[in-house]
Amino acid sequence: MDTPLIAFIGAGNMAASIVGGLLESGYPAGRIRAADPFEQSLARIGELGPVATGTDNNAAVDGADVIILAVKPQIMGEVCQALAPALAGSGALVISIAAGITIDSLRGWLGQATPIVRCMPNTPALVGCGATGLYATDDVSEQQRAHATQILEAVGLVEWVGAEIDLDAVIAVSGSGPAYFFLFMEAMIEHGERLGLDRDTATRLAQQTALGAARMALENDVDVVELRRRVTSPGGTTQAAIESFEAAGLRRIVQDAMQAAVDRAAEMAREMG
Ligand SMILES: NC(=O)C1=CN([C@@H]2O[C@H](COP(=O)(O)OP(=O)(O)OC[C@H]3O[C@@H](n4cnc5c(N)ncnc54)[C@H](OP(=O)(O)O)[C@@H]3O)[C@@H](O)[C@H]2O)C=CC1
Ligand SMILES: O=C(O)[C@@H]1CCC=N1
Repeated sequence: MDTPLIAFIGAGNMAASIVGGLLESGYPAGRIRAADPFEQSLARIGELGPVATGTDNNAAVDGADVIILAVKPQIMGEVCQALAPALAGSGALVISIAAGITIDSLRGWLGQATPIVRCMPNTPALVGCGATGLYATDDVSEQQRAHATQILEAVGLVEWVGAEIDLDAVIAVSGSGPAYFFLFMEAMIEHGERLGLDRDTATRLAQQTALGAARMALENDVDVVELRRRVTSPGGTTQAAIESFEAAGLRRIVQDAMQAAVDRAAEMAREMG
């Protein structure tokens, strides 16, 4: 596999996660550029490895094979319109990681002939445990799809979806998902403290439990319902806790939260498209 020259436009949290993961996987720093007006973001990316950084988006995309648009959805239109002349006719693949920005909008700003992959990664990319859903239009070549797979696979799991709308479901499951688990851990740590543990001990126990549960779910050929049953001794402590969750409507709470993420993605597409 060749090593496409990648230009990140926007060097914030998500770009840093992907760059960090790419470097960790052995991707050559000399094939990565990052542009951002915020010097502090560039410095943070620079600390990850010797990637080329600068404040000029047009300079960053010059000669690049893959452009990764990693700015906030709110400024995507402005950023794309400013890049359009530099990208016109270049044939470079544009990968957008923005939530709620449709391919129609991106083409409207960048030009109808631009090959575009829309994807939804997540921040665990930073530790090589990302999960990314991708969607490409028909005019994206096989080699460009392979480049998108190569880049995102360097930082974790890659799942191509068959329709652009499926990316909203990906947002609800894995794009926003890390925050759900962090919130759950936060609540466990807080209450562990109230129950008498010191914060560091409660934190270490919650962290290791999350890791252990995730690894069991991944590495066992047993579904999560059965894994849960195996922790739940009849009449024991886990049963008491699970019954409390169910009585409080945990499944509905999760469903409502995921639907709120999907609804917000649709709303963002209307507001920013
Ligand atoms: N965070 C996450 O978990 C995920 C985020 N995403 C998507 O990734 C994208 C980026 O999110 P995130 O990394 O969290 O956001 P950040 O705000 O951390 O990063 C965006 C970066 O873009 C910079 N920027 C602002 N204006 C420009 C410009 N004109 N040209 C180049 N860079 C510019 C910002 O600088 P400044 O701070 O100075 O404005 C900032 O450093 C969003 O579209 C989001 O939807 C997708 C999946 C997961
Ligand atoms: O919260 C957001 O809008 C972005 C997209 C998914 C995760 N973070």
